[in-house]
Amino acid sequence: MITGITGQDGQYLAELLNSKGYEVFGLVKGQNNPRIELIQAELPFVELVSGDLQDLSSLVAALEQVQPDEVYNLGAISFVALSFKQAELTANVTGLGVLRLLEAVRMVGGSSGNPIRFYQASSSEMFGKVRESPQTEQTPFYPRSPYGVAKVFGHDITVNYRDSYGLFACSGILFNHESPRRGIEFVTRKVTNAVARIKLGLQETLVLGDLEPRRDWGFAGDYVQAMWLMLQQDQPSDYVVATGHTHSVREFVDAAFRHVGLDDWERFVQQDPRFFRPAEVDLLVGDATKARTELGWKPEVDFDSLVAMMVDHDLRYEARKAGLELP
Ligand SMILES: C[C@H]1O[C@H](OP(=O)(O)OP(=O)(O)OC[C@H]2O[C@@H](n3cnc4c(=O)[nH]c(N)nc43)[C@H](O)[C@@H]2O)[C@@H](O)[C@@H](O)C1=O
Repeated sequence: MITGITGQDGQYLAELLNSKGYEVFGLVKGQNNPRIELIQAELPFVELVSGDLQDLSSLVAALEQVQPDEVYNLGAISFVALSFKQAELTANVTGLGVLRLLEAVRMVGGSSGNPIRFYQASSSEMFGKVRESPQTEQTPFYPRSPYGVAKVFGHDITVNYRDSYGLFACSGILFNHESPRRGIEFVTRKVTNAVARIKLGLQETLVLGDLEPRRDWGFAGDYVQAMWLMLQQDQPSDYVVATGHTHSVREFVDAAFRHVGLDDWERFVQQDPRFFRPAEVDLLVGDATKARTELGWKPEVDFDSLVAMMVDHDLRYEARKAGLELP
């Protein structure tokens, strides 16, 4: 069972699990989520409407109905900028939602020889104001947003349920992971979509916030492999999942514009304080040695290929929408 099925990670994970012969159940928010129809058209998963992690009894009912072997909790208010404006909701869904789902897993339990395995989507945002680089599973947390604080709670309560009740619960500390399916509010997709539209003559400017923060950007399709691998091990544990390379927002913008031959990109980009955050995470770069050695996981898509994949997708997507020929 997957929560957060409509996000990019939920879609890639459902595809991966389907390819491995699982029957996938998606726990989704709201009855009329338009993205569900889109996904259902492509994926043989069964929708299971059960709120948005705010109600324990409906989570228990969902687990009792499905009797899953594995539960992947990808559900969250995941946009960091929004979490400053919706701090209480973020704490409730992104933080307490993990506790409710763990509690439901503990109560339902699974069959005796086959207890439910649980994956928690932890985040590099937990490292926040970093005091060491690269960040590992041992690096202390110093979250810089309500989202990061809620994720620290989700991470710690997952470890606590593993220690207290012997649950097979794993936490994947995933660094930023992107794809053509990324929501348009996140900086990578906002940039690649704008680059495509500017190249096609559909848009003139791209308005951004701070161009200096550095992120370790990987491909979401690679990262869901690590999630699945964690739940196939003999023992549950926590893993950093990252590429080990860091780039600034400025470098991402530069690579995206250059990919379409617009080397003088500064003339298209403006900055607006609206897109700056009350507190920023300046530098993230992960050390995924543990995932590489214990899970045999490694990223396949590098930074330049990721930028190219996303820009090329958005060029095709925007050209098709506008009825234009590709340049
Ligand atoms: C691992 C982690 O990864 C993601 O969190 P994020 O790193 O905040 O992602 P983002 O794409 O919103 O921002 C990246 C950087 O880009 C800067 N930036 C500049 N100008 C704009 C701008 O115009 N929009 C946005 N969104 N960011 C901007 C912004 O200030 C920040 O420094 C989520 O998946 C989260 O769920 C998660 O777990």
